[in-house]
Amino acid sequence: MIAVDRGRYTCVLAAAAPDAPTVTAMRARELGRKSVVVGDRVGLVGDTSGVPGALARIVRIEPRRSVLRRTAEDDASTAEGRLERVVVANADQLVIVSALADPPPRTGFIDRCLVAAYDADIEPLLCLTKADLAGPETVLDYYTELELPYVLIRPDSSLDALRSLLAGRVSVLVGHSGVGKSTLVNRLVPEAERAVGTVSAIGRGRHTSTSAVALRLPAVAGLPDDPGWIVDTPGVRSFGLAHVSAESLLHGFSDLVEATVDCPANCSHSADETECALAAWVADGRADPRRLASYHRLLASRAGETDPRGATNPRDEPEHDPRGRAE
Ligand SMILES: Nc1nc2c(ncn2[C@@H]2O[C@H](COP(=O)(O)OP(=O)(O)OP(=O)(O)O)[C@@H](O)[C@H]2O)c(=O)[nH]1
Ligand SMILES: [Zn+2]
Repeated sequence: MIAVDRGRYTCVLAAAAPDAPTVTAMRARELGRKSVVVGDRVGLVGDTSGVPGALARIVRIEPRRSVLRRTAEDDASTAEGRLERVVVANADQLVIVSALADPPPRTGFIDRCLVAAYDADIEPLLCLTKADLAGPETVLDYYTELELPYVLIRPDSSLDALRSLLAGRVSVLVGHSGVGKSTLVNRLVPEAERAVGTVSAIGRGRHTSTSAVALRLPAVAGLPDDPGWIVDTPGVRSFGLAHVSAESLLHGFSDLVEATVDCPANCSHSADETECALAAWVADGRADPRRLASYHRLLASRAGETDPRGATNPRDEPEHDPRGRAE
């Protein structure tokens, strides 16, 4: 399933040619309350011809090999914090799009995405845009210990490196407003605008959609046979992490996790744990203190504390868009 708009699901048949018509479907009653999300592999019955006006029915959702989730907020004790949504099913890669300038990179946002990727069991890829405006050194320095894969994008640069990292996989793109995500999507899939327009037309004339849409990447000479798919997530500005356990949160910080073998039993690893081994780990220069500070901010945010130390870092302010819709 590649797009949904007001109860109408757009599907592509497995192994269909890239130019084959899409199939429009509705949910069958037997699905019960199970939600169908972009990326789901589904069983269809009825008219799957794809001719105008044809309507199929989704009768089955195949088991998902990965599930990318978000909550509206971080704090699970609030109603919003309990509102958990599946953003995309069966993705292989989370492409974190961040500008190097205008707007400046927000490592707090990137750290949050890394946790979401770990929780979803999908690979992260850092996509640094506007490389014509600033160098990547500061951002890359922050992630030295992680060996995070990354690509640099400038307006005139070839996208071959990115395309080869997207080939054969389903990649979800996330990023803040203004980072150049739409520009990138349009460069990767020049027909994207038209494809999205077609989908929206099914939903009675609405042309901008806030739900996720999967776009098939075009075949490019010299690259592998299957160019892959990207999933654009216009309504998802960030990931509330209320659904992520403290344990998974820590695993999003793979540069810190090793230190905690020396923590006392039941250590919460929060900033006020005096015996926590993380402080010594950072003091020994084995991880970046800014990463520990970021981890502590996320922990505090999940506990419902807006700001543990009274100092506000505008780059790492809580980021959520309550209007964002994942489905
Ligand atoms: N200098 C420079 N500007 C860029 C680059 N990519 C995009 N821009 C500009 O950045 C601005 C924002 O780009 P968009 O593609 O609209 O950003 P977006 O992330 O999709 O933001 P929304 O449309 O708000 O979701 C536009 O004015 C683009 O022309 C780049 O690589 N370098
Ligand atoms: Zn600890």
